[in-house]
Amino acid sequence: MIDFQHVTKKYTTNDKTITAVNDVNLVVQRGEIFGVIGFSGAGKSTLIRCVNLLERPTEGKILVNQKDLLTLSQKELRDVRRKIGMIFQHFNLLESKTVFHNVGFPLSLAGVPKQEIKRKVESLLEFVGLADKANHYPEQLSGGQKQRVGIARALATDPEILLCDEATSALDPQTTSSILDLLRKVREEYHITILMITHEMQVIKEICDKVAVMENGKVIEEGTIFDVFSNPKQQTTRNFVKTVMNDELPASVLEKIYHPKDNSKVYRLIFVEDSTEIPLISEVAKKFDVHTNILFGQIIELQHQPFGNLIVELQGATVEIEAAYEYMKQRVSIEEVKENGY
Ligand SMILES: Nc1ncnc2c1ncn2[C@@H]1O[C@H](COP(=O)(O)OP(=O)(O)OP(=O)(O)O)[C@@H](O)[C@H]1O
Repeated sequence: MIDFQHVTKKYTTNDKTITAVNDVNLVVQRGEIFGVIGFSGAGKSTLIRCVNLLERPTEGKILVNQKDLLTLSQKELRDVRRKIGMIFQHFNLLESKTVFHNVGFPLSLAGVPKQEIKRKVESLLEFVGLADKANHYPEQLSGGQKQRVGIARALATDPEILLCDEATSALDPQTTSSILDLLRKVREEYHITILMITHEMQVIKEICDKVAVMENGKVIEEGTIFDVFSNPKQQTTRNFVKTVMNDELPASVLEKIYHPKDNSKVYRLIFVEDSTEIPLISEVAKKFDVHTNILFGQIIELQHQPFGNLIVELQGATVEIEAAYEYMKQRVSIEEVKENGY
C-alpha cells in the first residue's frame, strides 16, 4: 500500500546539510496500523510528510498503491492526495468556521453539492460522536473533541490512507485512549490503512500492528508489536519498551540475587503467547524436589496475546534444580538471573 524505497531527505540551510531521513525502506500493507516511533529529531515528521509529498524525497521512491509519486503529473498527484487523509498534533482546524464547516471544507473545495456535503458531514459527526456539536466553534471544544473533528475532516474525502502526525501528543492519557479507540474503529469500519508517528510507546502498544523505530534518520528496527516488544534488539528500542514495561527488578529482589542462599538459583522465565497458560511453577514444584519462590512478575497484553516475565527462585539440591531447569527450558524461554539482575 505504501512502499518506501531507499528514501532519503536532506535539508540544506546556511550551507549546512542535514539528512533528516536516511535511506529508509519500509512497507506498510493495506489495512495495517503501522507506527513509527523515535525521539525528537529522529526524522519521523519528515518521513510521514513524504507520503503525500508535503516533502519531496531527495533520493529514493515512494509508491502508494504501486504508483511512484515522484513520477505523477500534477493532476494524478492531486487524485492520489485525495485518497490520503492527515491528522495533526495541534488539530489544524479553522477557528473561524463551525465544526460542520471544518469537516465539510475539503468537500466544498472539491465542489461537492451542498446536499451531499450535509449528508456526509452529518454521518461523519455521528461516527466520531460529535453530532450535537455541529454548530460549535473549535474554541468551544476540548482537545479530544478537536481531534475528533480532525478525524472526521480527514475522512470526508473517503481516503484509503490516514496519516497521523503525533495525533495524541497534546492529549491526556484518558483522551488519548478514546482517540485510539476511534482510530481502531476507523480502520474497522472504513478499512483504512493508518500510518502514525509518535514518541509514545504506549500509543504503539495500544493500537499498532507493526512498528518501526527511527534514530538519526534511519530505521534501526522494525517488526510486529509482539516481536519488537518481546525481543527488542537495539538499545533505543529497549528504552522505549521500558517506558511501558518496567523490567527493572525491585531492590528486595536484587538483594536475594546478590546474596543467594545455599543451594538456590534465580531464573527469569519469559512467557509468550500460549505459554502463559501453562501452570509451570506448580508443575515444577510437584515433579521435582525443589521449593519455588516467585520473586517478581508481570504480564501484559500485546495484540491480544499475553506476554510477561517471572523471576523465580528455586531452592534444593543442585541436581534437582538442574532437572527442574531442563524441564522448564522445554516449555518457556528461561535464563539464569546473574548478580547484576540481568
Ligand atoms: N524544513 C526543514 N529545514 C531544515 N531542517 C529540517 C526541516 N524539517 C526538519 N528538519 C530537521 O530534520 C531533522 C528531523 O526532523 P523531524 O521533524 O522530521 O524529526 P521528528 O522525529 O519528527 O522530530 P519531532 O518529533 O521533534 O518533530 C531535524 O534535525 C530537524 O531539525
